[in-house]
Amino acid sequence: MSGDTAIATVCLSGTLEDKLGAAAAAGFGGVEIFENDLIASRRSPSEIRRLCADLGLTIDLYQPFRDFEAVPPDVLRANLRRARRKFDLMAELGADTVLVCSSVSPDAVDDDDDLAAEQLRELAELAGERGIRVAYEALAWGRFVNTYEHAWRIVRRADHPALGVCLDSFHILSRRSDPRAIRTIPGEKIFFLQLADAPLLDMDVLHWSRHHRLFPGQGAFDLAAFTGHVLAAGYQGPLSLEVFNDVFRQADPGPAAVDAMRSLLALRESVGTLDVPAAPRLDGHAFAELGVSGAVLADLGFTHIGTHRSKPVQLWQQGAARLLVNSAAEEGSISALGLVSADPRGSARRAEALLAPVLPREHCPGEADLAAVAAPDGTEIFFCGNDEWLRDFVPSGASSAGSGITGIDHVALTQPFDHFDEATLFYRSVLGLSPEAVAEFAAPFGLVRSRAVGDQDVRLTLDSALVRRGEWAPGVPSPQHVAFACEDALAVARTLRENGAPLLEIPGNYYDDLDARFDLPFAAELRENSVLYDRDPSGEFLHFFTELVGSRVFFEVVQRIGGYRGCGVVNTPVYMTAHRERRLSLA
Ligand SMILES: O=C(O)c1ccc(O)c(O)c1
Ligand SMILES: [Mg+2]
Repeated sequence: MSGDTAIATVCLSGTLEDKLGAAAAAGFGGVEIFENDLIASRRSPSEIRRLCADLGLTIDLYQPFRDFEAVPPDVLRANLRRARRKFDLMAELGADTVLVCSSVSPDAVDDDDDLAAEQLRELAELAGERGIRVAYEALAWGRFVNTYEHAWRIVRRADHPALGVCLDSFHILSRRSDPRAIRTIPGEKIFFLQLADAPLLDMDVLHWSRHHRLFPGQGAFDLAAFTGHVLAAGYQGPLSLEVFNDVFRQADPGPAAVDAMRSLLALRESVGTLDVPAAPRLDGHAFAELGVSGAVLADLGFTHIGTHRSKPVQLWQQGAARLLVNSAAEEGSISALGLVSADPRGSARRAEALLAPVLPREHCPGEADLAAVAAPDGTEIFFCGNDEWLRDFVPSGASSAGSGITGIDHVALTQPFDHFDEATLFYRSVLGLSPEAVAEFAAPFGLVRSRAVGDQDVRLTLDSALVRRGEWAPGVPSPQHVAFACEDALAVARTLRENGAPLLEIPGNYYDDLDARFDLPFAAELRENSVLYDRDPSGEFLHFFTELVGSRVFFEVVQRIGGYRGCGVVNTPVYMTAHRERRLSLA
């Protein structure tokens, strides 16, 4: 049934028991047992079979069986002997489908479809006698067979009821094969479907496959269209994840399996085989909650307009930008985000359906009952309707002119490097935000990967070191920031400097380079005010930064001109270096 879900044990970290336990706990119905996981296990195949049954898991596939077809007679004999042994094992395991991947062996004699078909037919005959099905998969780097069309031609030529194809989205989409022709394969000849996403990388396909696969929705492939073709062909088997990924291989298998399941739920929603409450429209940032001193916010032109009735929380506001200062929160960090939802309950229902942890409600009688969920890095996401939550704050009566900040433009949430892809999928699927392309750049303390998710009303940037940061680097964990919107960055920068706000100074070399690249009429003012600049076909961008105002947090002020869509990522190494130098000068 296409409602069934499965996951290959290779996706997860740990022993076979760890993997199976995590898959079952996340709600998977079946598994693909990877041979290496079985070989290394102390449990016999029949014990593994019992364990799976106890966990409510079916064993949907045993794999891989390599380098079988198109070989000389003596090699064929050895291969058939090897197959018999594995079929015995499968009988003990209770697995009825084996994956045979196309040969990469020098033993394969030549590109001879007739020979490959004849030998696979012999294998299928042996398998069929034991009630086993052979699913033939074209590896993208297979010696002679490396496209699904070719694998299907051979399977059709072999014409045996126990022989079909295994379609693996990675092998098909990495080679840019046209997946539409999948619709011409009879559904009952598609014996198995493996799903993996991936970032678009220009690299050797084997290395790409073995290290960089992702769960659907985390990469750049159109898995919804792909899966749609397979279902349209009449495929009846499970949707099974097969993701080789260096990070997932060492992640805690519990959360990794939940992340995997979330990817499948979102995929099933997008192909119309699962109903999930739709993502209500998000209309903007209601607030960001963080631990900073009120004095810094006053310097930035914010006013302390209210104090929470029952919690140690102050509300500071300027324009539509609202910050909650929580004296109980960890100093410096951004602990929560409030997003304006057209239907907060609906947002929460969707989040729950997509396995986001719902946070316990903590509110006193008469206070707003905001639904909230936890993002993968622990940031609390609150869904706010209208401004009813503001009534929980006793007004201070204070007001001030402000400095020209008009709202929150985006929030930059630094991710632990092993949560980056999970975070992308979370914000994409749970909140319905659109991910932009991944940018990577060399920052002073190592490579940084950055990805914006959102639209013009709600924008987040996810930044992450590519590998674990050394302890010597400042800001471990890396600082996060809130970026405010304004209409005239130069004017706001001038006002803030006059207020004595701790603005970050940008070195002259940056402006010399800017002068070389662009001939800007306001170049001198940028330099004078330490305002950075970017331009691309979507528009222009002016932005400046404060120094670190807590151990983990700083602010940015941005001005977008003409629909600029990005977040000035090109300038990130410059301000990161400036933050580093400022810290050294203070140390
Ligand atoms: O990388 C591999 O060898 C390999 C093995 C089995 C698969 O199903 C696959 O997609 C890749
Ligand atoms: Mg595969």
